[in-house]
Amino acid sequence: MTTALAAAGCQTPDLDARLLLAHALATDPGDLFTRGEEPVPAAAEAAAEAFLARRAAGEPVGRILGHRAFWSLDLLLSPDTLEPRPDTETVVEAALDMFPDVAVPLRILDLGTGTGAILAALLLERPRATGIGLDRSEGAARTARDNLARAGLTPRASVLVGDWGAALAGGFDLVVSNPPYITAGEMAGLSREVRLFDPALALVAGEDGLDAYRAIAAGLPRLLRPGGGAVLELGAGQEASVAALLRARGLAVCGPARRDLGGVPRALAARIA
Ligand SMILES: C[S@@+](CC[C@H](N)C(=O)[O-])C[C@H]1O[C@@H](n2cnc3c(N)ncnc32)[C@H](O)[C@@H]1O
Repeated sequence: MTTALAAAGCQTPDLDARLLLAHALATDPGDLFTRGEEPVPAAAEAAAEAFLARRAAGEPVGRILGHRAFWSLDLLLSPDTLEPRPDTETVVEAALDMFPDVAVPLRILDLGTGTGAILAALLLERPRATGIGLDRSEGAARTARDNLARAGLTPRASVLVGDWGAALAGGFDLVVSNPPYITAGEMAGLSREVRLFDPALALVAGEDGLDAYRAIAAGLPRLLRPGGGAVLELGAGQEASVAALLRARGLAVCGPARRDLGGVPRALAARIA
C-alpha cells in the first residue's frame, strides 16, 4: 500500500496506509503492530484496496475515514464541510486567551461553523458558555449539529442556517470565524486534496479573497455587546487588509495576529469599545 501511495504523490504514504488498513480492519491503527502476522480477511482486503484507490486519486484520508481530529474532538465530516485544519486551532487559542476566565457565561457566535469545530472546542474549554454556530450550507449545519451532539454540547449550542450574521440581533461576547479566504484565481493552484474535496463555498471569497471578511466586519458592531471581541482566521498575507476592514468598522485590533505552528500570522483578534 505504502509504495502505491508514494507513487501516487501522497506526502505521508506510511501513515496514510496504516490509517486506511486499520479502517478496513475496523481496528485501532496502533493494533496493527501486534496483529502484523494475522491474515487479512478477504472483505477487509477488498475494502483496503478501495480506500487505497480513493487515496491515490487524491481523496484525503479524513474524507475516507469520515472523521478527523480537531483540538480534543473527533469530528464527523460530510461533503458539505471543510475538513478542519490544525491551523484553525490557533483561532481557538486566541479566543481562549481573550476570555481566560473559565467561570464566565460567555455567549459565542461561530460564523461559517462547518463541522462546528471552533464552537465545539470553545464550549468544551469554557463550560459555562453557550453558543450559536451558523453556516450558509444546510448540510454543514446538519453535520455541526451531529458533532455538537457527539461531544455532549447540544444543551449549550444551537446551529442555524444563514448568511453570516445578517439575521441575528446581537449581544455576543465573542464572535469567531474561519471564513472562506481564497481568491477565485488561486483556486486552480490548490492541491487536488483541497480543490476536489473541500466544498467551494468553504474556500472562495471573491476576486481578492476578502468578501467574507467585509461582510463579517460590517456585522460585528451590531453582533458584539460592548466590550466584546472577535477572532478571525487569516489566509497568508491578509493581516493588514483584514485589520483595516475591522478598524473601518470601529473595532480596536489587538496586537499582531497569533501565528500558527508554521509561523504564519493566522488568528486576528479585535475588540469593540
Ligand atoms: C473555511 S470554512 C470553515 C469551517 C469551520 N469553521 C472550520 O474552521 O473548519 C468556511 C465556512 O463558511 C461557510 N460559509 C460560506 N459563505 C457563508 C455565508 N455567506 N454565510 C455563512 N456561512 C458561510 C462555508 O459553508 C464553510 O462552512
